[in-house]
Amino acid sequence: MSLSAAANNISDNEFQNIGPAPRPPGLGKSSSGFNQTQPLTKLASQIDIQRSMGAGSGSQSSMHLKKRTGWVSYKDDGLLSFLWQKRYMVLNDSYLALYKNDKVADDPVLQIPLTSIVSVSRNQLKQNCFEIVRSNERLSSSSNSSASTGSSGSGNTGDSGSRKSIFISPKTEQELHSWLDAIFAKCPLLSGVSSPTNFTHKVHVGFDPETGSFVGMPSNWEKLLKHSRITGEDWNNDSAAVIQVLRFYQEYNGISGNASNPSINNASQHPPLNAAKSGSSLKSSSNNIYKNLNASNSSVGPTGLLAQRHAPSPPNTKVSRVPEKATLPLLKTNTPSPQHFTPYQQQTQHPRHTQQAGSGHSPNSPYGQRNLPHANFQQQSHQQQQHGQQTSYQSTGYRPHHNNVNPYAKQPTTYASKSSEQNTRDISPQQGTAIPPRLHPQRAAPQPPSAVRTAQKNVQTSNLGSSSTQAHYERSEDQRPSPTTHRAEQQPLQPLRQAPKKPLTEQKSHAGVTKQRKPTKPSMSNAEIMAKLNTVALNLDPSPYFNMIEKAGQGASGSVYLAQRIMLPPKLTEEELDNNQERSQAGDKVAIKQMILSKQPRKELIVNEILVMKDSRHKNIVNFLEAYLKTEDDLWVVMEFMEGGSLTDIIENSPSNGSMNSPLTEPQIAYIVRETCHGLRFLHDKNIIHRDIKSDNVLLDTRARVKITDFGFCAKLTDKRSKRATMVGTPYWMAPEVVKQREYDEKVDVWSLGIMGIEMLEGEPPYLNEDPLKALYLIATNGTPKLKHPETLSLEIKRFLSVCLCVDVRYRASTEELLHHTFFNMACGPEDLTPLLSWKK
Ligand SMILES: Nc1ncnc2c1ncn2[C@@H]1O[C@H](COP(=O)(O)OP(=O)(O)OP(=O)(O)O)[C@@H](O)[C@H]1O
Repeated sequence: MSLSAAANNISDNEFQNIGPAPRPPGLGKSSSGFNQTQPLTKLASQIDIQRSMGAGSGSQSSMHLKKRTGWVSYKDDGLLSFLWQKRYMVLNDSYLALYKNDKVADDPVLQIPLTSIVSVSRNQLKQNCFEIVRSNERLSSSSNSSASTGSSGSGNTGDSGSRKSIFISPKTEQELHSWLDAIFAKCPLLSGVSSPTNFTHKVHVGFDPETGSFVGMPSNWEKLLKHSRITGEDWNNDSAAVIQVLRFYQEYNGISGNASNPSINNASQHPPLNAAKSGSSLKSSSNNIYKNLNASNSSVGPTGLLAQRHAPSPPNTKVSRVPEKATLPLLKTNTPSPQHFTPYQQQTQHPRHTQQAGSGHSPNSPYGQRNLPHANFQQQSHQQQQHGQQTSYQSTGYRPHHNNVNPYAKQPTTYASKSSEQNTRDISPQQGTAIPPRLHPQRAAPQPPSAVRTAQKNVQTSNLGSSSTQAHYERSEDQRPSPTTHRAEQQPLQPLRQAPKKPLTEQKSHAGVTKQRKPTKPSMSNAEIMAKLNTVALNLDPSPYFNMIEKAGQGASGSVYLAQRIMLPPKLTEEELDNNQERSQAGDKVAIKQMILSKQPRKELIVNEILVMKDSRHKNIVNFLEAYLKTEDDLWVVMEFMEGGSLTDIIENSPSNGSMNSPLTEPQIAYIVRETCHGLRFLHDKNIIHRDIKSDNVLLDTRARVKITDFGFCAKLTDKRSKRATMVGTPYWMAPEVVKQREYDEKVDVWSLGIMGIEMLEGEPPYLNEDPLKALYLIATNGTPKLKHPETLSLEIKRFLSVCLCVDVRYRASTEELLHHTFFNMACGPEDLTPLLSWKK
C-alpha cells in the first residue's frame, strides 16, 4: 500500500493533527539522562582539542620575558568568591602579584610566590579563564585583602586544606595564552614542562542554571546560544540536536572560522557584528540576516537572553559558580593555540554516538508495529506539549550522526568530510557548479492570519531546566564553530525568510574571522562562466526589442521588469525561433531580470538557473525565453511574465488574511499544491532537486497558472550521487534531514511543499517567528510540525500534509504518490483563484 493510500485509511478520530512525525526507526532509549549530583569529573563533557604547536615555542619566548603586566578579572575561592574583580596583574621572576591599579608601587592585594604554584589550567568559569592552584606547603603569599586570601574558601581540588585556587580571566584569548605561556615558563614547579603538543583538553559543556548560560562551549557557540531562544530546557531535552543546529547554522551562514581556536575566533575580539556591519554591502541591506544580528548584538548585552531570565544569586550567598555539567560531548579539533594544560592526555578516541546502531533496532522493522507515520500523533504531540519536548529524543534515543532514519543514506563519515567537502563539490546539473549556502536579504514575514497569534508568539517564555543533559559529539577542523551572529531581542519577527546567497568567503571576511576555513573554491572560473553564458545568451543589446513597462520585483541578484516585446530578436537558431514563437511573440508581455554580473557573488548560480530553466519546459515551470549579454557585465534574462506575482504576495494579500480564516481555502490550496507538485514531479523525473521550494518561488499568472521559479540551487542526482548533503534552502522550509546534515534526495522538496501548504493555511511557515537557530532546533527535534488549528481542517488536507511532512524519508510521499492523493480531489478550478489574483489590479 502506498503511503498516501495508507494515510487515507486513517479515521478522523485518530487524526486531528499532522504531527508529530513517527519516531526514527531503530533508535533505543537515550542514555543521556543527566544527574546533577554527579561529580564534575564524571559529568565532564569532553571537548578534545587537539592542538599542535611548535614544541616550547611559547615558553621559549616567554622565558626571555622579564616582567609581564596587564589588567585581568580575578576571583578567588574565598568569602567574596562570587565577585570578579578587576586587577592589575604583574608577573616577575619571583611573584605573581595582583594590584588594585596599575600603580604597582602600592601594596599588592595578592602576591603569590611562583614557587608555590603547583598547577595552572584553563577553566570554564568565565571566558578566557584559567585557574592557578597553589600549594599550602609552599604557600607564603602575602595578602592585604580578605578577598585575596581566600581564607574561608576551599580549594577546588578537593584537597582544600593544602591547596588554594584563584581564577584569572584576561580580556582576550590571546592575552590568556600569553599569560599562560609566561607563567609556565617562570614557575619552577611547572618548569620543564614546555608548551604541550598534541594534548587533549577536556572541558565541560553544559547549561548552568545559576547563570542561565551555556558553559564550556567555544565562546562563539555560547554567544549564539545566548541570543537564540534555545533554552536550557531545550539543551536538556536534546543537547545533541542543539549542537547539530549550531554546526548547521554556522556552516549555513558560511561563517565557519575556527571555533576551536578561540584566540583566532574570539568573539570578543571579532564580534559577529563585524559581519553585521559589513552586511551592508549586501544588496538588500535592510533585511539581511547580518543586519538583524548586528542589531541584536548591540541591543542585547553580554549577559544575553538566557542570563537575563535568571535572577542573580544574592551576593552573600555562597553559590557554587561551577555549573552543573553534562557528561560531555567529545569535540575533537585542532587548535594552534594553547587551551590548556592538565597536561598531556593523549588524544583519545571517543565514540561519536551515545549509542551504536545495534541498540536493539532492526532496520527491517523500523517502526515496529507503527508503520503508519501518524498512528501515534496525537498522543505524542500531546506529550510534547505537556513536557516541552521531553519525549522527543530522550524516548527515541536519538543519536547524532546516525543514519537509521534514512535507509538510503550512507553512514556519514564525519561532518567535515560531508558538509564542507560536499559544499564545495555540489554541482549544478550541467555545470559542475559549486553551490554555496544562500544568503539572501531577508524579507519581513507575511502578516499572519491573526495578529493575536503573532503577539502571542512574541511572548517567549523560558522554562529553563535546572540541569544539563549530555551529548556526545565530535568535531573536526571544518566543523568549528565560529563567531557568528546575534539577534535582536526586539526583532523576533524578522526571521530569515530567504535563503542566503552570500558566498562563504565573503561572509567570512565580514565575520571578522581572521583564519578562515578553506574557502569554497568556485567550480568555474570567470572565463568559464562567461563561456557558458555565451552559449545560452545572445551577445546583443536587447533594448530595441522591448518596451520596458515597470519594475515587477526585486531579487537578490537583480531587478525584474515587466516589458512588452516589440519584436523577436535576430540571431535565434531555428529551434529557438520555433520555441520562441510558440511561447512569446511581438506584443507579448515578458519578465526581464537584469543582473550586473560583476555584482554577483556566485555567477555560476545564475548560469545554473538559466540552464535548468532552459532545459525544463513544463506548464508548471516558469519558461525561459532568451537571455542577452548586453555587455560583458550586463545580463538580461527574459522569461514569461507571471502577472499574479508570487504565492507569498498572494497569501499576504488574500482577502481573508488577518481574519481567523486561512488566507486560502482548502480547494485553492489543493489546486496550487497540485500544480506545484506537477512541476516538481517533472523536475524529479529528471533527477533534479529544486531545494528551495517555498511560496516565494511559486508564481501565478492571471489565468491561475502556477509555476515554479528560482532554479539557482537545483541539484542533479546522478547514479553516482543519488544523495546530496549540501546545506541549501531556506531554514523554515528545510526538511529535518537537511538541517541534520544527513544525505538527502528529492524528497526534501516534498517536505518543503508541505511547509508551503502550511503557509497557505496559516499565513506563514512554522517557527517563522522564532530565531533562525531556534527554528532549526525545532525542525530537527519536533519532527512534523503541528498545525495551529487542526480542528478546522479537513481530514484530507491533514492526511496530505502528514505524508509530505513525514520525518522518515522512507515514509514521506514522492511527488508521484502525492499526485494520486485524494486531497487533490477537492481542488477548485482556476476561476476560483480569481479573488486571490485581484490584489494586483
Ligand atoms: N517571471 C516573472 N514574472 C513576474 N514577476 C516575476 C517573475 N520573476 C520574478 N518576478 C518578481 O520579481 C521578484 C524577484 O524575483 P527573483 O527571481 O529575482 O527573486 P529572488 O529569488 O528573490 O532573487 P534571486 O533569484 O535573484 O535570488 C519576485 O518576487 C517576483 O515578484
